[in-house]
Amino acid sequence: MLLCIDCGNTNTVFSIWDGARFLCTLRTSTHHARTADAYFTWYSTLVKHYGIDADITEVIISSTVPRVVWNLRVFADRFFGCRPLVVGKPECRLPVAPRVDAGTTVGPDRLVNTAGGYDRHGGDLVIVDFGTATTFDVVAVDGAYVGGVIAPGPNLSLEALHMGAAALPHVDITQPEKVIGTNTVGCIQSGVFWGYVGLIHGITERIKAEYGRPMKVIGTGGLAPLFATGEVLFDTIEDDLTMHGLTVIHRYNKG
Ligand SMILES: Nc1ncnc2c1ncn2[C@@H]1O[C@H](COP(=O)(O)OP(=O)(O)OP(=O)(O)O)[C@@H](O)[C@H]1O
Ligand SMILES: CC(C)(CO)[C@@H](O)C(=O)NCCC(=O)O
Ligand SMILES: [K+]
Repeated sequence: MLLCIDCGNTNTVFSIWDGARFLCTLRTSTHHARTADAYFTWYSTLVKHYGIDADITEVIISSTVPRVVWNLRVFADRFFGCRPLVVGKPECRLPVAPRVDAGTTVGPDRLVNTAGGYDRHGGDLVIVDFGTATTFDVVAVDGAYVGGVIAPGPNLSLEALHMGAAALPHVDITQPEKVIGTNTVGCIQSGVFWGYVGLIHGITERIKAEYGRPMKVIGTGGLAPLFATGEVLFDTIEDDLTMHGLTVIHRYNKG
């Protein structure tokens, strides 16, 4: 079985792929100092809790945090006796090479989303991923990542307001009833929620106009469903797109 690992700047997600479906999805916060032994203690406890009988023989990793990769390599080697595929490393081939400025490194999560989106939908896509950052990935007709947009994520924006303004509390994101807030929390929620609705709508429309062909818009990441209410911003929402992309890249490399 294949263990897929997606390390974001905030959260790290493990998912076990049995060749047909994901048996479970485990989530922890991302910490570069977490050791291979600590990963295994956490992993084996949860796998046992869910009653999963998983014989992991292969591991694939996508990490936006370079420093965590070393401990995850030790984890794969020590507990599963395998050398993981690491997206973005030269030995991990991509189905289609990205077309970006020379010398540019594309985030591995964006390359993985590209592969997963193209496998499911074909090309001419905008993939909007709500992680620590909100990214827009443009996938061409041949499946190449050809660029996109990086904006601060909703939670990061809320955190920045709290950190930068003495009188503003930490607020959790939610869809406010009204646009005109009548208290501080309501005003902040409105600014970030409706601000993001405008950002998603405005950027996807501008991408489509610049791209010049019909495009499908796919939402993914933890906060995508929050923005699925009301205004139609996405053609589809797929919360497992990154994990699916990892299985696609693994299959491509292993034949
Ligand atoms: N309604 C909600 N309100 C607040 N947070 C939410 C809500 N729904 C999901 N989340 C948060 O979304 C996050 C899951 O998003 P995801 O894993 O895509 O990105 P992330 O972990 O924030 O970023 P990264 O992938 O960059 O580490 C979780 O941390 C979860 O707490
Ligand atoms: C933009 C993030 C932080 C989103 O997770 C990640 O994809 C990343 O670190 N990217 C590197 C730069 C780029 O993708 O162009
Ligand atoms: K993510």
